[in-house]
Amino acid sequence: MPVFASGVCHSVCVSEIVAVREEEEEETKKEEEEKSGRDNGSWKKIRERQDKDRGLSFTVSYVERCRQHRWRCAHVTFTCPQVALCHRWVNTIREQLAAISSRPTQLLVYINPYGGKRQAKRVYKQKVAPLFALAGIGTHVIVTEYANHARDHLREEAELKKYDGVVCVGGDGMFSELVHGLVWRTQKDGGVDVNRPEQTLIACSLRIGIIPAGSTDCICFATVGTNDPVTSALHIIVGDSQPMDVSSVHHDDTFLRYSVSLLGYGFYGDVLTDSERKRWMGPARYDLAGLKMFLTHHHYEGTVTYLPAGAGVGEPRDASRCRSGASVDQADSKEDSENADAGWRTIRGKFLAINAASMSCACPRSPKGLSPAAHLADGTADLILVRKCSRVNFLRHLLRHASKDDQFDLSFVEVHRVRRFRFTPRHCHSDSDSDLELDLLDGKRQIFGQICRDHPACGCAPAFSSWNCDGEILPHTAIDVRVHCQLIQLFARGIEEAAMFDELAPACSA
Ligand SMILES: CCCCCCCCCCCCC/C=C/[C@@H](O)[C@H](CO)NC(=O)CCCCCCCCCCCCCCC
Ligand SMILES: Nc1ncnc2c1ncn2[C@@H]1O[C@H](COP(=O)(O)OP(=O)(O)OP(=O)(O)O)[C@@H](O)[C@H]1O
Ligand SMILES: [Ca+2]
Repeated sequence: MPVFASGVCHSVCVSEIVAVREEEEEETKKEEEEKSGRDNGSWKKIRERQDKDRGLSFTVSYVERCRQHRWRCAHVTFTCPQVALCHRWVNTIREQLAAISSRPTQLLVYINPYGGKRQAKRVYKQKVAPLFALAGIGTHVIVTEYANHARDHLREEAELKKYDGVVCVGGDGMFSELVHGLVWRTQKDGGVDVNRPEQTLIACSLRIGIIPAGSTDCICFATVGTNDPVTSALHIIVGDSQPMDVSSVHHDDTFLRYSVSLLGYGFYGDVLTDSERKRWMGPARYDLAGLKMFLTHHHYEGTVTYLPAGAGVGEPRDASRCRSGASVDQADSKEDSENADAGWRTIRGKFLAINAASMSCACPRSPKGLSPAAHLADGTADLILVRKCSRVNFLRHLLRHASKDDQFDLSFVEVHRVRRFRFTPRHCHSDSDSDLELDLLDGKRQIFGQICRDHPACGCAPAFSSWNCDGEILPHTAIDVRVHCQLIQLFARGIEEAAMFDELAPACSA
């Protein structure tokens, strides 16, 4: 839509218009304010201007790109020679916006007041609600009162038909609540038994929006390119869609949880366990727990079996990155994993960390992520095995997450692109070579684990870590994981190529 405003040419893509309004509407608001006695004396001046300009101008609010993948809502005012022309412009733009069926008009919003730096309520009220109002989006807002409030509300109560999407204001844990609520509800409605790992799950139709207000916010960062509430709100308003893989985690025939970002055993499991005791510290808890667990340097023994992803989905060490509209992130890259059962491979060993990343897990701590070439929606996860090594070598691996160097280019690290994997821990107290699979004795497992943790003098390190599943501790260590291709949809478009921003970025104020 190239039009002239004050002699300057502005080209605004209709799909990126947030709202359009006649200036007269603004003046009427002022008039109402005056009548209700809230205005303080500037009225005379406004009145004079109004008489001259009434109905002759309209303002378009639109998406403007700033640096580092940030979006801002910018405004441009156009003046028209005749009132009728002004009306036609406004009505035509409104009609075009209304015709974009992907835009939400009603949203269900959950705010976690205790996530991250505990700013979620303020962030929503000050930065997001005004934008939704400007775009004419109706909202039903629920401030959560306890953990799993949002999940249970979605499972049992929410009238989902009334909404075009659900939004969480919080971190990865809140996002996980929404995923669990929506996936559960969708499977229940479709008669799917979620306890069977082999079941094909039904994709969720409602999109999820994330307004970042947590501690890691890696799902927002890896799907938008930045953790910024205004940018995320604008992606919701323009009705973006980004499909995403979801991994289901089972223990035998019992469903445990879904994972969208990281499933981590060893280092990241221990970091999470330790950091949960330090929740009062906010996001810094992870750094302190990370340092502590780096110094502790525990390794864990076990067996990993996995089903390689096969051809057509690239490799974890490709130089390419998952970017907006990337061709690999299409449903046609799905492979029937059931036909590939013969391809299972097994690795036994002692590991500092076993990480499965269904997407890059990029976040401010590591802008390229745990697995930089992982894709959001290709039906695979990257399985990263960090074998027992010296502290110095592990530090080299960790440091590479925050530099340009390849964190996988180390002799003790291997990475495989997989569709499924299983893990079984090995008992620390078995002095024979037999693999005692501890999931048979879950109660004893926990007691032994605790003894080892509490009394390292027994000569062996703790036998078991825990799985960090998107920031939640799993109750079992023996797990069976399967990636479900594009099970959910987000209000996002993937990370746009940097060129989009570098060329266009104006001096946006923060
Ligand atoms: C020295 C710099 C090393 C930098 C290494 C940074 C690697 C960071 C990789 C982050 C990956 C995040 C994956 C996402 C997981 C989320 O589903 C989950 C829920 O939000 N977040 C975490 O579990 C939160 C996980 C947070 C983990 C933080 C680990 C910090 C390690 C610090 C090691 C310090 C060693 C210093 C030695 C002098
Ligand atoms: N009202 C509440 N009271 C207590 N806990 C809550 C409440 N609402 C949600 N939660 C829980 O708080 C946990 C953490 O929330 P959230 O993910 O928003 O922040 P975070 O853990 O700081 O960030 P991140 O997950 O990005 O690291 C979630 O597991 C969620 O289930
Ligand atoms: Ca993936």
